[in-house]
Formats: sequence, C-alpha cells, structure tokens
Amino acid sequence: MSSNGTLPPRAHASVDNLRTYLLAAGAKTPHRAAVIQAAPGGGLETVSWGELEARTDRCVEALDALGLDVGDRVIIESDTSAEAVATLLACATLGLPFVPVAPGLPDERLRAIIASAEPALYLQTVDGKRADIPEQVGTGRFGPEGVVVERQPVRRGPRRRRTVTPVDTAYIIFTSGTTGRPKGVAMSHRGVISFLRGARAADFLTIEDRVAGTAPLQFDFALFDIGFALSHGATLVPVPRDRLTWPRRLLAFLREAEVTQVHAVPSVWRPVLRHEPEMLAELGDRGALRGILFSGEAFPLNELRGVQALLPKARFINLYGPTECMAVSVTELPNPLPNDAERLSIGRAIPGAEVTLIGADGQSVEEPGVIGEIYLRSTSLFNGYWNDPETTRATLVPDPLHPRSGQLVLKTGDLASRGADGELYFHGRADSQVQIRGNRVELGEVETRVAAFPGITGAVASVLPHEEDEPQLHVFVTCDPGEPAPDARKVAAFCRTALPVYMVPHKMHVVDEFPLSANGKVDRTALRALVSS
Ligand SMILES: Nc1ncnc2c1ncn2[C@@H]1O[C@H](COS(=O)(=O)NC(=O)C[C@H](N)c2ccccc2)[C@@H](O)[C@H]1O
Repeated sequence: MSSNGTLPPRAHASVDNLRTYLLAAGAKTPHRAAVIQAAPGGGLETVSWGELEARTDRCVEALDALGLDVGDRVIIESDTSAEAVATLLACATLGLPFVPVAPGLPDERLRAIIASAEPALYLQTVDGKRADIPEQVGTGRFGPEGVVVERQPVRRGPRRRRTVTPVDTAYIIFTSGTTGRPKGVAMSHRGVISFLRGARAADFLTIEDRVAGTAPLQFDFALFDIGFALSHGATLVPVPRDRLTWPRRLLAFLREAEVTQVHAVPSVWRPVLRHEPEMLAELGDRGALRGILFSGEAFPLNELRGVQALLPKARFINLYGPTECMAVSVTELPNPLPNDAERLSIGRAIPGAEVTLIGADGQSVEEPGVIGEIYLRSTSLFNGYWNDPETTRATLVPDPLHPRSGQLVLKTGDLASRGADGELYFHGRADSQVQIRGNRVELGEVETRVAAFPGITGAVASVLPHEEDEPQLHVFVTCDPGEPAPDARKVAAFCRTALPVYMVPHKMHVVDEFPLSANGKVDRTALRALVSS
C-alpha cells in the first residue's frame, strides 16, 4: 500500500492478488524448484522459488519506473516460461492487467487487440521477433535479468489509483469473438484465485508434483496451469511449443523432466495414441507420469479409453468451463471408464460455486436427464468483456431464480443435464445445437457412434447447409494408418442400428487429421470449409 501517495500502488500482502497468492506456497522453501524449463542451450534449467520472486521484483522495479497507473494494460507476448511468469506476476503486483499473447499471433490480430486494449506497454522476450508496434504503445523486452524498456510508454496523466484491490482486473484474455472483433475477457484477481482455491478440493496435486503445461499463454488454460502448479507449491514444467508437434519429442521431454502430471487439450493426445502408444505406456509404467488433466472440449470417448488403457494407474481429471469464470468444475473420472459410458461427466461446480440448469421456459430444470443451459453463481465470474458493456450485460445476467436480488450469474451458453447422481453431463453449446428435419441432433452422440466403427480413429460431425435441400449431417473421420478407408455405406448402417434416422450421417469425409484452432481445439469451421471448397 503506498503511504504518501506518490509511491506506486502495491498489492497488500493480506488481500487476494495473483502475485501474493502464487508465490505464497514457495515462500517457506525458496530453494525448491518453482519452474523447470528447457534451457536455451539444450537440457533443462531450474528456477527456484527464491529466484522466481527475485526476478518478479526486478520486473516490478523496471515497470515501477514507468509511472503507470493501476488498470494500465501490458501486453506480454511469450510462451509459458519462468521469465513470463515473473513478468505477469510483476504486472499483478502493480495492478497492471496483463494481456497474454503467444508468439506467432498474426500481426493484424495483434493490431486488433492493441486497438481494443490500448495497452500502455508491449513486452516480448529478448529473442522475440515482433516489430512495428504502433507508436503510441511503449515497448520492451524481458528475460531472466528482468525487463528492459525500449520505448517509454506515453504517460496518461497523473496516478489516480492508490491501491490494487482484489476486484481489479488481473488479466484480459482476447478470444476470437464470433463477430471477428476480438472479445476481451477481463478477469479479476479475486476471480482467478477463487477458482484456483476451489480447484484444490480435487486434491490432485502435491508439492512433489511436476506439472507439464502445454497450452499457449493466450489461453487461460496456460494461466490455470501456472496458478494450479504454483499455488500447490508444485513445480511448473512448461512444454516448449516445438516439442508438441512430434509425439516422440513430447514424450522424451516429459521423461527427461520427470513430469508427474500433464495438462493438455484432448488433441495433444491424438498423435501420441497414433504413433507412440508404447512410449506413453512406458512413462506410466517406469516413468513418473501419474495424472492427466484435460479441458477445452469433450475428450472423444474412444481416444480417452485409448490413453487410459496405456496409463492404467493414472488419475484422469476433466476440467470444464468458460474463460468468463476461468472454469466451472474439476471432475475425476474413473480409470477405466465404464464400458457403457456414453458421455463424460463434467461433475459439479467447485466448492463455493453453484450451477443451475435453466430450461427454455426460463425455469430451473430439476429432473435428471433433462437438458438445460448452465448458469453459474460464483466469485470467479469475470469483470466483463473489455469495452463491451452490451455483450457483458447479455452474459452476466440477473439471477433467473431471483431477478430482483441484484445478483448476477454467468449465462454460459452451454447445455447440460444432470445424471441420477446429480453430476452434470455436457450436451454441447446452445448456439451449436442443430436441427435435422425438426429434430435436435446431438453431434457428440453421432461422433461417438461413428468413432466406434472398426478402423475409424476419430469423428467430427457437422451440419452443412445444402442449396436446394435442407441442411445435411456430415461426418469427418480419421482412420487407422494402413487400413483401407471404411465404406461409407457400412458406417451409415452401423449408425442406423444405434441412432435415430435423422442422426445418421448423410455424407462421410476421410481426412488425414483434424484442423486445430490456435488453442488446440478441433477447428470445425476449417473442416466445414473443406466441403464447400
Ligand atoms: N471439459 C470440457 N468438456 C466439454 N466442453 C468443454 C470442456 N472445457 C471447455 N469446454 C467448452 O469450451 C468452452 C470454453 O471455451 S473457452 O472459453 O475457450 N475456455 C476454455 O476452453 C478453457 C477453460 N476456460 C479452462 C480454464 C482453466 C483450465 C482449463 C481450461 C466451454 O463453454 C465449453 O463449451
């Protein structure tokens, strides 16, 4: 806290701030490893908790000198690393919302984010390649030694804020809004920390764990990995991006770093299953690998079963939820899954949060098996979309059960039903529900059935418009390498025995692999474009 008002605002150690929360667990063991990462010259390097705090404070000092005020934005372009963590913790210390972007983000996308966020400062790593940052933005680079400012940020008037509070924005994650204009999800310190605290109830990590993170920094999955590992006093092991493209290199890195937990979107496991199953099994057998956490999209059942079969002793966690609340639930799945499992449980909201399913009639859905939209009551709700009050109002809405209460809840846009056990089961996005001949089609059900056909390793279903006829159900499949492509008629017959006729794919397309979004999710738009082209 600044005493005489001229010193920069500081997060007080007694209140929720990303910096204090993430460094707390290591304070008593400054010599333990906080981060183990690929060393520039090859091999691995370790950054201790003490060193991580020292680097953070070196960054704070450099950022202090710029006279920025609480709320001034800082773009951080980097992959996950000890240096990036120190820089974002420095921003948190000073109440500077950081906007994480991954290297390789297209220039026009970065310019759109800059136009929207109007950051005071843009920081990249010492070997970053980005050039031509707009004049009005200050620029600098960061590395193990801290931050070096290249172009001073333009001072925007005197400091008006005296304190960094838990409800101040800690970061803004820009997602690709449906309108193409970037949508900035502004998340508070309190929001992130309350989700991380709630996620600890899963009792998944110990101080001994080494957590491999694979998400790009612009994806809040990466921020979760940083927060989840460090808040447990465990060690974060960022996986270099160039290790993700080849399964052999990925598994070799996990073995070399003696990783115990891997956090990844389902797509990371697809090439591993296809090309290096034995090497993965070895990591579970003789290696240290004992936990898999996945999120971002439903893990195709056949693929999840494949990974479980190779790691019979590992724990599996399904983490579900939108960036607007960091996430909703952390659910341990049985290993192996029951044979008759048709869909994955997304469990129940973390302690301190509550999900209500709301039906089309606006009333809460109480009967098991009935589908409703997930509304979330929680302290992890975001502050709003950056500079977009209208979309914010459509997402943070009055509690439908008590509209007069003034309480806001998150309207997630996701559909779910409750099983008899009270656990939630995901039924897709409300805006991606498709109708065929007036019937609601569960694309996930179609995909699960098609992927069960011998020789088919993956299936993504999509409804495509048809010029003279009504929309049609297509399915894109990947097949066992070396097997002949499956006969579409046989696949359709196989579906007809288990699905209603309107859920039998009209057309099947064989693809080598599924296109992925920047965050590693299956890019359904890119798949659909394959057909119309
Ligand atoms: N486990 C799932 N099963 C099934 N559909 C899912 C699942 N996790 C998301 N999703 C879907 O993805 C949407 C959220 O997408 S997102 O806003 O880009 N955010 C994420 O995917 C990451 C997420 N916020 C997060 C935060 C912290 C750690 C890990 C992941 C959800 O609304 C769901 O539709």
